[in-house]
Amino acid sequence: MANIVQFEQVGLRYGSGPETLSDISFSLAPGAFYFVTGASGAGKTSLLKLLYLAQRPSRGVIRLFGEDAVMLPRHRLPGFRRRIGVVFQDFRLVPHLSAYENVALPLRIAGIADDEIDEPVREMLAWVGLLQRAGSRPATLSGGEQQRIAIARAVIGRPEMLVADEPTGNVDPEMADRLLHLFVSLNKLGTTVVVATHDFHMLGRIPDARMMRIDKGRLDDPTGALRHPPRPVE
Ligand SMILES: Nc1ncnc2c1ncn2[C@@H]1O[C@H](COP(=O)(O)OP(=O)(O)OP(=O)(O)O)[C@@H](O)[C@H]1O
Repeated sequence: MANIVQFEQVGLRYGSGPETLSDISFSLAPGAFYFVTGASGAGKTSLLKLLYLAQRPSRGVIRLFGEDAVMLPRHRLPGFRRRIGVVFQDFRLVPHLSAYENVALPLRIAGIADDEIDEPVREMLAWVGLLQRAGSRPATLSGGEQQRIAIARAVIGRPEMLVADEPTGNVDPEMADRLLHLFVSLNKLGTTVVVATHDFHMLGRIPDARMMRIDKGRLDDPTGALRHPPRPVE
């Protein structure tokens, strides 16, 4: 099957500063599991932003789901974004909605009928261990709880691609394992998963995962080939 994502010589510059990402070339196979690693400030979040179309590159080619994502007309962006589940580093929950409604949001946006929403939302809340907090607003949840709601929201619509930025940064090791298991389950259903992480433990948990390591804005293998098995990050 064709690659779900292809980057060719992509560069990203914020404003008039130096390039944050340079000469990034790689492709992602559908249904595979990827880790993006690298030191703080190396450009992991920036790479993910390009992947989920929050940022346009300054140069290069990005193909997503077989189409040119750089030249994509603005009105087609929402349709593309709906195919991608995103776990943001800062969660970005909707503050005036309950945990339940935050998780339900992708289904509501997709036009799923009310009576078909309750069961999957409860199931997902139970998965992340927060069914009893269904009615709580994000501000009343801990950082780790908000992160779990953000993950539930990202996966509930079974996106074609899941992009997660440090998704276990605020939870204990037991919950991190549980969340990782959730990603693996989704991956087994066919979702391509891309996780940026510093977490060594997490890297070792998925033997089939492939790894992209960014070093100062460049993929450390200039051919863009992906490594397996993962090697430790400094
Ligand atoms: N919106 C922005 N405007 C200007 N510079 C930015 C912006 N976002 C990121 N940068 C810069 O780009 C570089 C890479 O940042 P990025 O957040 O992608 O790194 P990271 O690898 O995800 O880091 P961390 O692991 O600390 O989250 C940093 O030098 C950062 O200061």
